[in-house]
Amino acid sequence: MSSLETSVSRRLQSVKHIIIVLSGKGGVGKSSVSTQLALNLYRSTPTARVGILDVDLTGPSIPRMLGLDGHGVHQSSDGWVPVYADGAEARLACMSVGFLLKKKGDSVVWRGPKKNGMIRQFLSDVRWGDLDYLVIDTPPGTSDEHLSLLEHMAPVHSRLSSVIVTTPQAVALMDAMKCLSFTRAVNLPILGLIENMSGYVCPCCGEISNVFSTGGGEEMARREGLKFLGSLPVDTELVSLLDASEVPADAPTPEKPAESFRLLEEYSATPSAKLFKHILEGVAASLEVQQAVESR
Ligand SMILES: Nc1ncnc2c1ncn2[C@@H]1O[C@H](COP(=O)(O)OP(=O)(O)OP(=O)(O)O)[C@@H](O)[C@H]1O
Ligand code: SF4
Repeated sequence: MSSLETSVSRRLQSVKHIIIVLSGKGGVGKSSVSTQLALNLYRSTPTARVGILDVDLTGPSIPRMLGLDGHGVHQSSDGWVPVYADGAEARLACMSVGFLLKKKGDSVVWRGPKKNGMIRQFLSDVRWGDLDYLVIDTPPGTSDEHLSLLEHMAPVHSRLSSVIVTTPQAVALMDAMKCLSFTRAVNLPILGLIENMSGYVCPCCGEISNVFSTGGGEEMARREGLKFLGSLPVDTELVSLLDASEVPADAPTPEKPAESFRLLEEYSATPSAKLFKHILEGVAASLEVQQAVESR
């Protein structure tokens, strides 16, 4: 084993499941689905420990969605300490390139080798500790970042799986098909497909109307023999939580952790939270099947 593989194995040895979230097209809601998946897994039991790693290097949005914008990474003698979105409870850990940027809105303009180096560092240096789930938010498409990620995680391949996010429109579905062929080419198990922005939740009465086409993701899943995990409509209550960035006055430290809990406190009242319960059941069922196959 190379020294990198040894470090990745050591860092991820106590992580039970690693779920990579993919989308063919940009802007279909991959980061919001990653955030909701992490949040729902975190809430699935009072002791669940969850990590979320944002490797969308050029557009890191997980810190903003978790209300952690403005936080920095704490370097300990044993590697990078993630930022905890639930403060002192320390069960919802987050790491993102967004924590390394000098100020909010700065962009990362890096060539391939530097991006690859960052991914290596995320996988080999972050002190995740024991985790039940690590959710990884990736850039749209299937780029060098995806290949680096999978290559470096080869020692833990048996614990990897993926979720594909698409919107119902034909262009997004075509790109989701490319994503699917990528997962097949690299032998990455797929837990299922989620159709995001499928219909619109009326903020007045809660009724879901199908303003644009819907059902394209479900149809693709059926055709390709994938599990359809469920649909999520355009939800204005969710956006107001995800897009409301709360910048804390002081950067947190392990002794004085993050204290912006708005998403954690208010998410369960959104229409998306109710619909995500069904998606989570599907994810849990697929993980069980995957585990049974692996243990044969
Ligand atoms: N179901 C939804 N209802 C309403 N708004 C949503 C929904 N899903 C995502 N959004 C919003 O759409 C925007 C894009 O979502 P998000 O950043 O999750 O997409 P992405 O696929 O990760 O984008 P990128 O290509 O930049 O990685 C965000 O403002 C997000 O809050
Ligand atoms: S009934 Fe129709 S128009 Fe009236 S609030 Fe609900 S969705 Fe909007």
